[in-house]
Amino acid sequence: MQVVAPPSPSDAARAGDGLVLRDVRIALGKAELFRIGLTVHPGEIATIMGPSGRGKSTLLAHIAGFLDPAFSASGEVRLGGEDLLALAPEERRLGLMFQDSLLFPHMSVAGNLLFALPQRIRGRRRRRAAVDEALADVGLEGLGERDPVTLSGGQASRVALLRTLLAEPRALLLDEPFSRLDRDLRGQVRTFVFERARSSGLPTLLVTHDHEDAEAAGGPILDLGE
Ligand SMILES: Nc1ncnc2c1ncn2[C@@H]1O[C@H](COP(=O)(O)OP(=O)(O)OP(=O)(O)O)[C@@H](O)[C@H]1O
Repeated sequence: MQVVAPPSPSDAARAGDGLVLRDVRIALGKAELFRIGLTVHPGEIATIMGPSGRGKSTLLAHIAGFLDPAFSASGEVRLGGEDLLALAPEERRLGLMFQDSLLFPHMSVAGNLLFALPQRIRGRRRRRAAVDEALADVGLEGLGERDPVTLSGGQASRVALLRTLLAEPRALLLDEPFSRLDRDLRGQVRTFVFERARSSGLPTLLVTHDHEDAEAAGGPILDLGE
């Protein structure tokens, strides 16, 4: 397993349109949780590993802009050469996926996806056609009217990823997205999510404690250790 050293300034410059973490330090009170550097190139899936409580989710929360005030953070996070931390959280345009699919239960599957679709796609019919096409594209043709609670775990994961991608994010942050799935399904959904993440051409940061996830991701692995 490869453990990644902090990127050098030249690495950061080359990864102009990737996600670059430089000397990111997160502390809880006076205790430092970790200090890391990592470059995630477009179309690459980098993995942050470590046991429960090590601070993996906290790192994603920091990047996305919802770090709990109990923590403090320093260092640089750049996306496409831009200082991400200087942007308001809602301007960062990051696609998040968690271990729960977190689909809105009061909306149909199509409603969840329409909500994510950018406003520049106009017209009710055109918007609905875009959603139906996206569903068909992931093998969920005709499920638009379904209530999300009636979906299987694997179907819900696909819809959650679709929703994330339809919003046209600039990077993907995946926090243990397969951990609620049983073993057989886990492999299938993992293949599906990783293929989509790579073909989207976005830099993807995956948080997991599962070695198989990390190996399958195929990108750099940063192990936060014990
Ligand atoms: N609001 C908070 N105040 C104080 N401590 C917190 C708070 N939120 C989280 N922690 C602690 O910070 C540490 C990091 O939590 P975090 O959820 O990032 O870990 P993790 O590596 O993602 O773990 P898991 O795999 O279980 O999700 C944990 O020890 C957790 O108990």
